[in-house]
Amino acid sequence: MRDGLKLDKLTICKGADTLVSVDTCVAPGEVVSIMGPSGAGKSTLLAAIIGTLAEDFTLHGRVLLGGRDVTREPPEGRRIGILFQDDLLFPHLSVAANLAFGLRPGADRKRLVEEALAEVGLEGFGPRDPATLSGGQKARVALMRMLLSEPEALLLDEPFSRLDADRRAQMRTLVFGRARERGLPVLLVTHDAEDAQAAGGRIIRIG
Ligand SMILES: Nc1ncnc2c1ncn2[C@@H]1O[C@H](COP(=O)(O)OP(=O)(O)OP(=O)(O)O)[C@@H](O)[C@H]1O
Repeated sequence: MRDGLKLDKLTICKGADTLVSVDTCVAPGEVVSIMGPSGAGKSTLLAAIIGTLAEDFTLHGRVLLGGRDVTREPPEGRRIGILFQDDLLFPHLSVAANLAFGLRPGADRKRLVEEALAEVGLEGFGPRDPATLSGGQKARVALMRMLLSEPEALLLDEPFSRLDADRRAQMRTLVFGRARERGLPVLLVTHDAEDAQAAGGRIIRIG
């Protein structure tokens, strides 16, 4: 994607108060960290970008994805992947069915699911019930599910914070590497200076 993710004077207000105002462009393959105190509006900013902002807020400015204005598009029309700290897998679906959930129609489901599992060291886990996975394993499946949906940008809301140091480093390498390979712009909300440093790029401080 050539133009990346542009937040054009994107401003979120609650009544007369401005909660967050950001004016920036995240280039394809670039990871920009968002840091700020609790309650500063980091998660609310991500909600505005994916189109799920609560009605208590008003939004000004624009979100442009690959040069396309998506500000008023419904969330499913935006093709933005998001990963949360406590991302839940669908409990009634197997690991493989969770991974296949976001695949485009006509995709080679079996091959893509197997490749995704192999990529995160979970070969043979396809038939498993997600409840039988560790936290780190669930996080890897959630990450691959997001990537398989072929998003045009990634938003990560503290996705590594429940993982131990080794897993955290592995997940960062995987997700940042994928983003670079595919030229995806990434916004990473984190409280952790190490995450921001590993992202190697700019930090936007809010609040
Ligand atoms: N649906 C909502 N309706 C009204 N106010 C909300 C809503 N969601 C969040 N808020 C308020 O908006 C502010 C920003 O919340 P947000 O969750 O974006 O902060 P944050 O920076 O992500 O915090 P944390 O680091 O603790 O996750 C807070 O004051 C919060 O109480």
